[in-house]
Amino acid sequence: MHSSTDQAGRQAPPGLLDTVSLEITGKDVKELRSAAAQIPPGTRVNITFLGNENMALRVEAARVVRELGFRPVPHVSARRLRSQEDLKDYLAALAEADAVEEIVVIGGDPPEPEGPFPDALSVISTGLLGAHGVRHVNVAGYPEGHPKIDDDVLWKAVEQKWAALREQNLACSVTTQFGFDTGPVVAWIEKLRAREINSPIRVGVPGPAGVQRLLRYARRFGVQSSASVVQKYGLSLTGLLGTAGPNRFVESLETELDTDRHGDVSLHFYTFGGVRATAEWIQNARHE
Ligand SMILES: NC(=O)C1=CN([C@@H]2O[C@H](COP(=O)(O)OP(=O)(O)OC[C@H]3O[C@@H](n4cnc5c(N)ncnc54)[C@H](O)[C@@H]3O)[C@@H](O)[C@H]2O)C=CC1
Ligand SMILES: Nc1nc(=O)c2c([nH]1)NC[C@@H]1CN(c3ccc(C(=O)N[C@@H](CCC(=O)O)C(=O)O)cc3)CN21
Repeated sequence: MHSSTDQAGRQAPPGLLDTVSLEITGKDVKELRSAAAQIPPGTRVNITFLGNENMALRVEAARVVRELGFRPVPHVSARRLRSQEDLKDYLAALAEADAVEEIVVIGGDPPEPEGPFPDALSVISTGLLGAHGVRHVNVAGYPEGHPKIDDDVLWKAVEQKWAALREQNLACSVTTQFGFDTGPVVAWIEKLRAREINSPIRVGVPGPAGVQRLLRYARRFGVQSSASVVQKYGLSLTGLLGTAGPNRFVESLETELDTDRHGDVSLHFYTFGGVRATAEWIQNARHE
């Protein structure tokens, strides 16, 4: 899977697999440590903001990610913050752990906000991010839409977040929800570019994992997993005990993307409890 010019003279993206990012939860740090030698130094490692993990665990995970020579990208979930103090304390603790330079700001799943921040924009608009040393903010993208949020609301939110970050001189990237089908991803990238949002895009993809686990997460997050989609991906519904990696997804994306039209696009791996398996999959895919 190397970048090359194909017969049509189309420039495939240089190394969709060259600079990938990973996503872990606070609990995955132990496995990250033991798999560290298989992950290139400087790799971005996102730390998901789960409802069942606390601030201390997230901050400690970010600290370890930095210690291991990677770039921590901690998540801030707007709707899970109880107060402005909560946000300040979290940012200050991340700064202390040398883990505040790049973050993700996300709305979050609680149906009602647990504090004063209903969405990512309200966190960005506090001005607290830059003041605590944040330089780069990732926002979410949904190539297949979101089960609870209308498409026009999502697009407006991306535009507003992008504009607010520019105004504050903060760099912006867009990280997408994982999926099994490249069709909606490419179409969505084209819509984003048509809005003249030229930020780097990290396309979310699951690391190799058991079929049942992947389908469970897909259902939980409203990700398309129809029979035809999962078949194309290489998931066998009859072999529920099997494991599936994103081989075909990545190959399709490499064929369908064109740097001139689609800009800076890389891959973001949701490891779903399989940090080592994901690191090994990436290593192997790079050498194919
Ligand atoms: N892609 C990912 O990896 C993750 C996604 N999420 C999802 O983030 C969603 C939205 O976050 P962003 O894209 O950052 O949007 P956002 O924070 O920019 O908000 C966009 C619009 O959607 C509304 N909204 C946000 N969360 C909502 C919710 N849970 N229920 C109903 N309306 C909501 C907001 O009020 C706003 O109008 C959350 O609902 C959650 O499903 C959460 C964690 C990780
Ligand atoms: N709408 C939405 N909300 C999210 O919270 C979310 C997404 N989308 N998209 C994908 C990311 C990645 N997410 C996750 C969520 C849970 C684990 C996880 O490891 N959870 C369990 C592990 C065991 C299990 O699944 O049985 C845990 O220990 O909490 C990993 C990534 C959450 N994320």
